[in-house]
Amino acid sequence: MNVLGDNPTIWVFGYGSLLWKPDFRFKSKKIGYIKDYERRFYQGNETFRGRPGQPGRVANLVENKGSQAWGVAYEISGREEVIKVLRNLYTREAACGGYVTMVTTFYPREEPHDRRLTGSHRIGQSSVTTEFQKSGNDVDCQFVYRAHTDYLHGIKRVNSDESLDGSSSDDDEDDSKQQNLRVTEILTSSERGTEDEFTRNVDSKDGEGNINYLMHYLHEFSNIKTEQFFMDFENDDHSYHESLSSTPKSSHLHRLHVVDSEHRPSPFPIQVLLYTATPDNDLYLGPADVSVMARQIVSASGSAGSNVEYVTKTADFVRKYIPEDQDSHLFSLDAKVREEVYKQHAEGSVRLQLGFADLNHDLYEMDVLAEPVMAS
Ligand SMILES: N[C@@H](CCC(=O)N[C@@H](CS)C(=O)NCC(=O)O)C(=O)O
Repeated sequence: MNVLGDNPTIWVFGYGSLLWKPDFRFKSKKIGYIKDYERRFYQGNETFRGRPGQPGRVANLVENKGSQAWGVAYEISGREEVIKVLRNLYTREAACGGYVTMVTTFYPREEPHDRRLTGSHRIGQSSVTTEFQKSGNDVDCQFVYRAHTDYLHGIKRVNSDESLDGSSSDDDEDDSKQQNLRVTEILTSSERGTEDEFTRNVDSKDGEGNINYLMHYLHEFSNIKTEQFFMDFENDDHSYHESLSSTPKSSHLHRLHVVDSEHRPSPFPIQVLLYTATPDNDLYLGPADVSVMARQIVSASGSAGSNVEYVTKTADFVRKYIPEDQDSHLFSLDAKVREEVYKQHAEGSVRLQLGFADLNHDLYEMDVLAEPVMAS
């Protein structure tokens, strides 16, 4: 019996390492929350972030009526992809992590267009980061498309078929929009380039390094109700692209759907799969004083890296992408871990391999390898 159906779609909710390390392909992702749970670091781990006898602490969810746990819901679709992801997560979460599976309701965050929308979507080996910033009556919409051997064909407006070469549709109704949207410039630069070295060249293609396309265009949202932009990306080898949106007409079309906030449909709740740890599993460590937990974390590392990295990258992701998430447990633990790292570094008991000389730099960006210095 084909329980999954021919073309299933599932959504997986991540709130710990799955926030910054979803090691599976996904079609789209949404930031939002689930109700009546909160994130805690009560689950022990003796594989990825700890060792037998010296467990690290990883994220789990505890029930608390009325609270919210924020995170990211990932959309995975297609029979092959869904089976692959379920197998991957069973191994990573259940077999190695002692987690159990749960299904609950996820509430996507509303994304009004006039707020900074920052997100990186992984498309195969490329990624698109979109940022919107309202400036007065205009919205400066920036796409940064980081490509590897991809090149950009151009941007077309779906409802007016206006291509970059200025040929516009004969549909008078769109005239009001024509004046509002003007592509001011399309910039590209090599990965090694700097902002100043941007050149204007849409069809540039560099088979070697990465290419950044930075397109600035301004349009007054007040006159535009719904705008869909397709960006055609073509891989050299026509390999499969993941789509940015839910229903691509073609695997090479990526849709950014931008609507005026007054007309944006409120996002619908989604049933998500998630993995959490309950007190009845052997690895469960449960609550402890934040200093005790911090010391445990600083002294633990496993096959995936230091437990410090796990905590600080989770906190950094939440700070950067989920400002609504005021998780005092996470942030107090993150602060105590950083304090403990510096203290033990000063005492010489923890070796830090810092990516930056500047100690005030964000720990996450320092690729801290806070592993205990083995007693000589
Ligand atoms: N299920 C949580 C926690 C996931 C998690 O941390 N799982 C551990 C398994 S113990 C893991 O995969 N760690 C990989 C790593 O630490 O890099 C989430 O949604 O983020």
